Amino acid sequence: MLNLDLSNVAQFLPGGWRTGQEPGLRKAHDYVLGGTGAGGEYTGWVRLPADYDREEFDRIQKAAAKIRSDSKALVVIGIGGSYLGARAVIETLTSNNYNLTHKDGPAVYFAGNGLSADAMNEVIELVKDVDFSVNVISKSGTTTEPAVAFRIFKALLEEKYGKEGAKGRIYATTDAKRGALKGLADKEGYETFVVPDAVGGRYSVLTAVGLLPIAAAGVDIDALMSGAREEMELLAKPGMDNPAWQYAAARHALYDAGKRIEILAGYEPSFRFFGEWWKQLFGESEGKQGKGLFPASVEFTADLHSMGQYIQQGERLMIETVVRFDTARSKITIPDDPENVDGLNFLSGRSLGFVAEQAMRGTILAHVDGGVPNILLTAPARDERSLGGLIYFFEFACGLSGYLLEVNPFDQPGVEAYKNNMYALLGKPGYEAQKAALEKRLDS
Ligand SMILES: O=P(O)(O)OC[C@H]1O[C@](O)(CO)[C@@H](O)[C@@H]1O
Repeated sequence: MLNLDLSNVAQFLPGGWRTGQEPGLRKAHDYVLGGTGAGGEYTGWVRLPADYDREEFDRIQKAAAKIRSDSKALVVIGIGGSYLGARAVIETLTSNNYNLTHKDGPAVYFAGNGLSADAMNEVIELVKDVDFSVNVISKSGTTTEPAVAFRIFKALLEEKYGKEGAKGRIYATTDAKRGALKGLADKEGYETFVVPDAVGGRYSVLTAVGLLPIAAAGVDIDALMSGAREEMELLAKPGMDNPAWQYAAARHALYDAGKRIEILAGYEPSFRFFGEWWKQLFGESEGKQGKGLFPASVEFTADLHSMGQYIQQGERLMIETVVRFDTARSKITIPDDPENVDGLNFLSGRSLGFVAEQAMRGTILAHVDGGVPNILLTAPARDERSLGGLIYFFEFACGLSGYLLEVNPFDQPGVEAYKNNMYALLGKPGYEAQKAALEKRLDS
């Protein structure tokens, strides 16, 4: 079970900050659970850890087993919510060096999450001479980055295995009925998995979107779902002792008190992509109508030697949320050195974990002294259950937070602005007038 420690928040807030938020939270809780608030048609993730499609879950396990047996590499094509969750879970539970350290099963490469030719060519080089499969993931089926990448990797597979052979190596995760990718998958006969209508991209990691690549990397998705389910049951109970209520209340009260940035900090390098997932979750959910805490993430202690300076003494705009894993997976003991030239013998025989724990405790107090409120979230271990719980905790708290902020936590209309300009500049049919207007501005 997760443990939330808010003892370093109260000193930054006026008295009564918790109780003052209770009515808003009660309303937000009902909106999230009942799907009755703005964007309520996208609350399909709320009951997902209990109500998921068992038949599809079995197919995911089977497809993952097939990929593990016939592929040395899996190319996961998707952007935003269609890749960040899978990458976050795979790396957090294995290693940020997964492709170097994994023992069996495929290397996992992510493509279609940008438009860099160099990055794409690198993945092509890495997979072209080994047996590989592709999981293309796009809820809309029309997002440019993954669609372009899929054209390229589909052609590569067809060249290598022929059309028929390629077909058995392409897995498409998309809308059940609509979209260009669904049409293509049906036409070509790919195995398909569904992004449910009621689940938006950034809330989709516990659907086939995340589960297929995660299972292909050898992670126990049953345990991941169990952890999420336990958290779901816990958070369904309304009240100020609900940890998601407390987290949402704290960050909202701090926002009202003038804080503008929330930094998610972890002490495990493997946790870095969880921060990327979390940033999309909160950034797309809350950043609208001129509102919202800007979500940032850091990796400690590495970033204490870069961003640490700003956090300690820069603009007093931020709050810090630290995610800590209670038990380490492995241990390293610091050796004794009879000469003690580095003066570190006071640490001889101590574990590195002990040093890291003191670094974390000291950092929290230093940052609090520097005016940065601290929220500490402890998960039992860096394992499937804890991570399932963490994912659900943040999703639920994000839904509540969005409603406290009086925005729709489930839409992302702002993302269309860049897409429209890009389509116009690329000469997409129907965008002719916009193209001319944009080019005039760019040339002036
Ligand atoms: O799965 P899709 O439809 O390709 O979308 C990918 C991502 O793009 C966005 O829609 C933003 O454009 C995100 O919300 C989403 O996670």
